[in-house]
Amino acid sequence: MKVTIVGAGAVGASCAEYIAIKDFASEVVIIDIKENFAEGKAMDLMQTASLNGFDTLITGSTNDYSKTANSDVAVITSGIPRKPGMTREELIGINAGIVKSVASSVLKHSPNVIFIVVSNPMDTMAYLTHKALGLPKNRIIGMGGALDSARFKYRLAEALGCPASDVEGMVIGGHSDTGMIPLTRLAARNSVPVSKFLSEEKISEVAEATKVGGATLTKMLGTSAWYAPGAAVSSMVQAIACDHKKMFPCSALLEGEYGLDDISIGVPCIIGKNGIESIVELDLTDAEKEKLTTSAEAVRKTNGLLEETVN
Ligand SMILES: NC(=O)c1ccc[n+]([C@@H]2O[C@H](COP(=O)([O-])OP(=O)(O)OC[C@H]3O[C@@H](n4cnc5c(N)ncnc54)[C@H](O)[C@@H]3O)[C@@H](O)[C@H]2O)c1
Ligand SMILES: O=C(O)C[C@H](O)C(=O)O
Repeated sequence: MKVTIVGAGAVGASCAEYIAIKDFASEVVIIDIKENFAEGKAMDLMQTASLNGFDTLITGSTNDYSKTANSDVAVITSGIPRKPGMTREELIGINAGIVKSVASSVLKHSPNVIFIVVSNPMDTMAYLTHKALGLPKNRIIGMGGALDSARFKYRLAEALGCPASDVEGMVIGGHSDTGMIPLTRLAARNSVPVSKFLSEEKISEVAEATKVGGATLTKMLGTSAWYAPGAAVSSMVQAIACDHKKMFPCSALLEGEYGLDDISIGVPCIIGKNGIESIVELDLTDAEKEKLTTSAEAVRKTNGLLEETVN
């Protein structure tokens, strides 16, 4: 399995590191527009190989897409991250052009590639990639829900006073401060609903902290997070590489599922060697459906800005 990572910044490098440590890919190529940056990150990571015990070959390239040829998976992290006080949606003006151009450069050299789109505003960037490339919908996956669900489990574990491995929880909807929908009704500790252990008030505090998880870290770090994003992407790449058929909430192009059409938004997907192998349609309550409709309206509003930001 050959993986391209576009963008050698915080998320791209973290993603490369986790993929290498998990040791399931033969080759990772990191590519960046900044002279020698990807080469430097790749060399630094390769110098951890004997320490961390992996055999994955990591190389870097400054904008030479021929080096990415015949990649099975490409992760797009290029673009700018937000600063404290900003929303992800405010990044569209710069990131849309970058995502569109790097995605077509990757595809030229890797006609069978599966894309994982990370750059923000992620749901809109995934939608743009669909519109720009016209690939089958299984081959373009937006990463947001895997990260948001990990943050939900972190917050649940904190409230329950237990390890995160004891907790199940999923976040669907748009990857935005207001659009995320932590499915509190389905959250559980070892299959026991969390409402058995936590008050309604505590559960809604957990949900609110989850939704602003990215903004909270951005405020603390001065830029957005990278460890959990990198880990989330690497798990999705691994599910494709190993044909795990694992369920992750992903931003998928919907064609009628959940009553939505022509939009990429977070819903549970089965991820395997073909990318999105199927979309799982949950029986949502009326209140959850209403939240998903509102979240989709906000994503559509951002999608509507694409015409004026990218040609
Ligand atoms: N979807 C998610 O869950 C999630 C999580 C974290 C970050 N993000 C997003 O990922 C993006 C990257 O975040 P980061 O913290 O790694 O930022 P960063 O600034 O550390 O890295 C971005 C890299 O992209 C490179 N780049 C810019 N234009 C390029 C181009 N045309 N071709 C190749 N490389 C180019 C830059 O040189 C830089 O090295 C941001 O948009 C951020 O909002 C999304
Ligand atoms: O918060 C951000 O802007 C980055 C990313 O989307 C995240 O959730 O960490």
